Amino acid sequence: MLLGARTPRLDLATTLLRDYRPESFFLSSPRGVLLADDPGYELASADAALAALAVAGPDAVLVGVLPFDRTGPARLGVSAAVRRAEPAGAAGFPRPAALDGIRWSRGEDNADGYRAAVSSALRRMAEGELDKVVLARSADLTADRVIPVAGLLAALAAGDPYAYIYAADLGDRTMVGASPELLVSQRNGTMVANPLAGSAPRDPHPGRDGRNATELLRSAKDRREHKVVVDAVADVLGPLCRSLDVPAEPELMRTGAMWHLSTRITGTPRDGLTALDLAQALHPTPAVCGHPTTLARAVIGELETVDRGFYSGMVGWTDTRGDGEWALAIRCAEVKGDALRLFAGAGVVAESTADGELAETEAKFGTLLRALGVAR
Ligand SMILES: C=C(O[C@H]1C=CC=C(C(=O)O)[C@@H]1O)C(=O)O
Repeated sequence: MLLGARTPRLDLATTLLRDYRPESFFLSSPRGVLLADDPGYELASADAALAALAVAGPDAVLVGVLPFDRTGPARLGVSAAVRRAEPAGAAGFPRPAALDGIRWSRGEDNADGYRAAVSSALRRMAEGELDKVVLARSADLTADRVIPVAGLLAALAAGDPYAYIYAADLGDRTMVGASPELLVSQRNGTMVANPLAGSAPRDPHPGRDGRNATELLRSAKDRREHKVVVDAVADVLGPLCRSLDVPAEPELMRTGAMWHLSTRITGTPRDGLTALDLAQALHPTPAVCGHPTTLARAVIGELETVDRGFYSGMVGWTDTRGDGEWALAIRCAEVKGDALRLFAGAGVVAESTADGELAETEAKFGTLLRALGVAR
């Protein structure tokens, strides 16, 4: 399935990856690859970007990233210079050599502060009201040279060809990631949302890996954490769709580093809604924030020591027909010169432990660490 129907010519996925430049926007999804050579990123809100798209030519595409904080400035652009390709598929992207030989040192990683924040959140939960809150942390790495962003993007693409692999220019730094989570997509009148929540690490040993997966599928804690997200997503989408199908049971989904509980919700959106409208209505879901949303956001503001910025926001595109894809901007890093900041969060529910959620964030860092060659 292609990203859009108007494309006059298709490039190869590997060509688009090779043509990525620091000023570009790149997104590879299971449905196709998109490269906007230089989208400008001058539009700071979804409304401004949708207004610009409405008066642009038929081939224009709105691309970019929106931050976790809905009131913060976005990095969006509308561009007609967008190239697309079929998904790289099972053949995948070739593993680049660009990161070979780099030596990394790990700096501040907020581990103690993170444990303390989870413990405080658990006390708040015991007092009632708060069902779930996603708490995030960051970890800093320094390379012995300027980090080749295109090489990192290529390594992420080679590691997880079915993920949402993205790179966006944030001005003084670049955001790069491999997200497993589709917030929402719309194509030819069909909407798909694929909330994830509930996680276990992958294990290089096949027996242990299988056990991690089965235990996750059976875990009452993870199923509850997952259901909070599915219910919230279905509540938002219900009034926006003419029909909505919400499977009763979650499935397993895997990335190179993690197992997740996954529910694929499909529907027919009401007329006139763009993919970005749907994404805006959903954001922030309890996969990155919590439940109840307003309380969870306040607890995040109070307890988190990390400035989320664009981490746990959304990344994607929307075209002039309203079709598009928006993924959660997770499993990512911000890169500036020789410095790289990793971000990861984990859903805290009453059954959580501080050590357990810390370990989960560490496992989630694994997506980037594996691409960098720092972890298996
Ligand atoms: C917030 C993140 O993951 C979310 C997506 C999948 C599973 C999650 C979890 O089990 O906590 C999180 O909700 C992250 O990777 O930083």
